[in-house]
Amino acid sequence: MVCGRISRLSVRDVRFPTSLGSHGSDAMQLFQTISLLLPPVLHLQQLEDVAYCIPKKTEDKCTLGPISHISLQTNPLLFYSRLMQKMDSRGTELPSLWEKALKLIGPEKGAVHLATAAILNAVWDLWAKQEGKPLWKLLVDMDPRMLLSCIDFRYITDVLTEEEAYEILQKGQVGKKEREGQMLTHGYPAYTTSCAWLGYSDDTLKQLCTQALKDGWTRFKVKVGADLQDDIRRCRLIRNIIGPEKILMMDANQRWDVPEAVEWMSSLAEFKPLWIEEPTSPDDILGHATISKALVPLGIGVATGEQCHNRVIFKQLLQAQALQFLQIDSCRLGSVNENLSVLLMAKKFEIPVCPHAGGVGLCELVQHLIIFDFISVSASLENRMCEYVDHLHEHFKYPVIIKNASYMPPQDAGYSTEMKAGSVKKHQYPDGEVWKKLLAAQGN
Ligand SMILES: C[C@H](O)[C@@H](O)[C@@H](O)[C@H](O)C(=O)O
Ligand SMILES: [Mg+2]
Repeated sequence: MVCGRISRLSVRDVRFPTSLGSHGSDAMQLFQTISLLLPPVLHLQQLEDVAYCIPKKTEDKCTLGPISHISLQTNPLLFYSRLMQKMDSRGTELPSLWEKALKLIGPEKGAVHLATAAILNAVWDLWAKQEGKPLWKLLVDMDPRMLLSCIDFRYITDVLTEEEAYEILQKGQVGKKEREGQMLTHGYPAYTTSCAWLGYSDDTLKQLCTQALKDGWTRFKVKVGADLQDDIRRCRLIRNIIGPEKILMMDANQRWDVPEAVEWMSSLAEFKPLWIEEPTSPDDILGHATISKALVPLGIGVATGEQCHNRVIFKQLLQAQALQFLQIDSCRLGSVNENLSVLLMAKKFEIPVCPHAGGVGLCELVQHLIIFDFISVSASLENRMCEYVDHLHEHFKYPVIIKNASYMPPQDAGYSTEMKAGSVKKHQYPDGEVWKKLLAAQGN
């Protein structure tokens, strides 16, 4: 039982100079420092009942707004809705988490949605910690009705009603124990993006792919989209190293217009990619559908999702048959709550979920969601795999465990969000030790 009142939350801006090694580089961000809005630290005061304060954003940090006694267990959706500045079920406007004006930066997208997701991720971490379970296990053990009470079905009932979601979860109860055992023994299959960031030299790419094969990796993702001749050379290099049987995906990070995407992928089809990721703008649902249809004869699927604002975009991508692989992101969507609705919609359309994890801490969080998905929702591993990037895990208290190119289910209680205090201190921007040195060297 989660007991206590969130008396305060503190936010930290932590950044890692990944651009120094071109880690995370892609066709849209050649030099990229990976930063993150860490899930805020929630400070609890013990109380007999659950009470959560709706923090009010002031100039530079969240301080407490009016205390609203919402029990997360008995009314998780109300808690979610209050954070999401929604009406309640009776249509009365709820006091918003954020200043009214901020409501215009949305709804359910952009900075406010990301910040709200961060707060909710922290609350789910707290909930799982207080139950003494890793988040995936908290969700797996949760009664279907309770899971549904965490989901906002607004705007998606034309494709997924609450009753349909309940039926999916009920079906997912069958064989759950065996699937949980399978995860604990074999883990969840992963693919690596860490061998072929766009800024890596051919030598680096060769060395990393060769080592990854030795480490048991069989699925690889390569960055494309900046220069076609470069792409042809690098994709040929990788294909020659990994051989024709291993799985290769490509990621263009929204670089192309629709006709350009089809043309470009026709030139890369000889390397037999399983999917092209983010071939165009993540907002262009019909554009993805056009690309997807055009690539069918080439046997190339479309994957997208890492920058899709919310469940409504995913709904339309599914309705328009605009993707063959759906990539949820643990920090972009409205936390576990909104990811649950997307997992259930993907199951309804029988589209495999292959989560995005190409950012600091994203592997740590999303592994929980996809393990829950296999055990309780999709019950399938066919065409499914979770992204893995081999960067920055040393900064986390509960880093991912990869064995035989698979995510082993976390055993520590919580959502694996906690970063080591020393790492936060050193990488806090701009006054952490790492940034003081770098900024001084740049003459700032
Ligand atoms: C900016 C980031 O590193 C992206 O390149 C990364 O998330 C990438 O799209 C991925 O799929 O991992
Ligand atoms: Mg990507």
